[in-house]
This record gives sequence, C-alpha cells and structure tokens, in this order.
Amino acid sequence: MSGKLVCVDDYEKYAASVLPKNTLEFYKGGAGEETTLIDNKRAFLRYKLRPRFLRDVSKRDLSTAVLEEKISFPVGISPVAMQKLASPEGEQASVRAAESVNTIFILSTAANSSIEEVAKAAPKCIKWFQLYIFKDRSVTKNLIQRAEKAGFKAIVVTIDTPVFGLRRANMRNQLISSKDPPYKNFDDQGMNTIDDKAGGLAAYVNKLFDDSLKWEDIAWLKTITTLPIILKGVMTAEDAILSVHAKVDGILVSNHGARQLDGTFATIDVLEEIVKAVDNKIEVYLDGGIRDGTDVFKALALGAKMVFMGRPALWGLVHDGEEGVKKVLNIVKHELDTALALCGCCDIGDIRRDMVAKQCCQSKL
Ligand SMILES: Cc1cc2nc3c(=O)[nH]c(=O)nc-3n(C[C@H](O)[C@H](O)[C@H](O)COP(=O)(O)O)c2cc1C
Ligand SMILES: CCCCCCC(=O)C(=O)O
Repeated sequence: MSGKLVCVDDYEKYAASVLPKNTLEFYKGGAGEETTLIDNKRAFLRYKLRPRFLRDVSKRDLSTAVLEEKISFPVGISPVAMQKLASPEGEQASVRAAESVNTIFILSTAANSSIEEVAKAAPKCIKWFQLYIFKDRSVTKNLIQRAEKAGFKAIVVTIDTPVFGLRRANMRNQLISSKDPPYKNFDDQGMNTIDDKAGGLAAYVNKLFDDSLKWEDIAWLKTITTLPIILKGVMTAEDAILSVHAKVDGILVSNHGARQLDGTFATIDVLEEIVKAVDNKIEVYLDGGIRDGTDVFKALALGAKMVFMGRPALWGLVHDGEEGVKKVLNIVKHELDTALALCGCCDIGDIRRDMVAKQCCQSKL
C-alpha cells in the first residue's frame, strides 16, 4: 500500500494485504452470517453528534480515572488471543505500546506471551488479566495467582464463551494450529495440544472451558482473589443487574467482537439500557466496533467510562509491532481530541448525553 496510513481502516487494509489467509480470517471474522460483525461498526453511524461552539476549548484534557487508576485517554486494548501471528513480539509489543500512551492493556488467557513476560515487558502499564474459566479449576486458580503476583490490577472474566462461536471461515479452513506459536499461559499444564482432525480450535476450546458456569462461580472467584473483578460479555440490563448483585467491580459491554453469537444487537445499541440498569453502582466499559475517535465520544456520551479496541490494535501490530499499535492508539486519541473540541468540551467530564442523538428510521443503515 502506498501513502500515509491515517486512520484505523488504513491499517486494516494494510494488514489484509500482508497476512496469510487463515490468520486474517481468524482475526477478522465473526460468527454465523456475520450480521452482528457488520452491525457493531455500522450501528455507530446511527448516532449523530450535536456539535457546540463558542465555548473556549483552548485547554483540553483527555485523561480519566478507571478503577481509581489515572489513564491518559479512555481507550484501552481488549484481550485478543494469539498475537504472535501478527508480529514476532505479539502481546509484548502491544503492552509496551499501551504503556507508552498510558492506557490499559488486557492480556488474553490464550496469549502467545506469558503473564510474566508481559509484566516484564511493560512494568508500568496498567494491566488487567482476561480469564477463561477452565473445567479444571486448579488451572484457573493458578492463572489468577500468577496474574496477582505479576502485578496485574484486575481480573476480566469472559462470560460469553460457555461454548465456542460458530465461525464459518475458521470451520472451512480448519483454522491454524495453535502449537506454533503456543499458548504461553497454560503450556505447562499439558494442554497445549490441538487436534486439527478432531474439530480444530472450537473442539479444543469446548473441551477446556467450563460450560457449566453460573453466577455462584463468580462468588467463588471473589473468594480466591482480592483483585477487582470485571465481567466481560454483558449484553442485557438483566445481566447487568445480576452483575451488580454479584458485587463485581465493573462490566465490559461486549459481544466478543461478534465472534460468539450472530444476531445480537451491536454493543453501542445496548449500552444505554445497561448504564441505566447499573445506575452508577459499578463502572461500565464497552468494546466492539470502535474504529474512530467519534465512536469513542459516542460511547462516552451514552455512559461508558472507557472503551477498548480489539482488532484495531492487531492491525497496528501487523504493520510495525509496538510502533504500529502506538500509532493506532494515537490516531484514535487525536480523533477523540478533535471530536471533544468540536462538541464544545474541554475534558471527558464535559461530555453530555445530549451531545449525541440517535437517528431513527434510516432504511439504508
Ligand atoms: C482475533 C481475536 C481474538 C480474541 N480473543 C479473545 C480472547 O482471548 N478473550 C476474550 O475475552 N476476547 C477475545 N476477543 C474479543 C475481544 O476481546 C473484543 O471483545 C473484540 O475484539 C472487540 O471488538 P473489535 O475487534 O471490533 O474492537 C478476541 C477478538 C479477536 C478479534
Ligand atoms: C484456548 C484457545 C482459545 C482461543 C480463544 C480466542 C477467542 O476468544 C477468540 O475470540 O478467538
């Protein structure tokens, strides 16, 4: 590709031009017909900004605090498995990028870099650990203890994966083998074997992850860690209220980047009902389809405390490792700063609900 890359879409196009087919399909794809995958992005177009002027926006500040930790702007990196397929340093490059712009990095259980390697790569970064709960609870317990010891600041429990989503591209191409590069967080547990002939990744995940999880298990988790717990995958007001009752510290509104259940609402479309249901009792974050600073602004106006991006960080990583992730984060930061100024805001606290309106009945969207 020629020319300067100036937005997330440019980085995605670059990644699509260089990645092997199977890897691209794994990173890019969603579940089923991919209607939710399209809608996660497209839904943002239905929310329109209402700019305000003549409000002196000469001094602007994008910083905010999340779980009492200060970050330089409200956009972090979602947990994404297998980042060494994007670049040799994988998660270690991504976490360094997050550290350099002072935002939150969430490490996936299914990473190609271990908890300890990531901690060492970016000791000052605010790191959260994403937890998949294994049928073998000793594996789960061990992961939490390692994350605590390595200085991670929160456990993000993914609740939307009792079974693996039906990702048709991955099913057709038999997906990539996970042995190379390996899953570094549980390779010592004798589980780093994937039998491509026996259903590939989906069958492997279904064998390992606990599909009997229920709210009582969240209570159990609270007995084995003192770290804050965030539930990732909440998509309804009902589950948001149960999350408050479960006394977790935050929820991440997410449909797993549309990789689990096709046909759900876009995350931005359920955010407001969830924010209302939670009634300021715990923090609410969002991921899914954020590609631009105006998307961030819209999510904050609808009540998210911060947002996270999954694929955009991967596209930066494919381009030039740590530098690429940093560039993607800084592009979105600059876009958010511009949106802030043009909506008449000086800081994140100035963003108001009435700065965004939902456009109804637009048949083409
Ligand atoms: C390639 C890929 C791998 C992912 N791996 C995980 C994972 O290991 N754990 C998890 O909770 N979510 C995982 N997710 C979901 C992301 O955390 C996040 O919810 C999603 O990517 C957000 O949507 P976006 O990509 O549109 O920003 C993955 C997403 C992608 C694209
Ligand atoms: C044990 C391997 C699990 C990989 C799961 C990654 C994931 O969540 C995804 O969406 O893909």
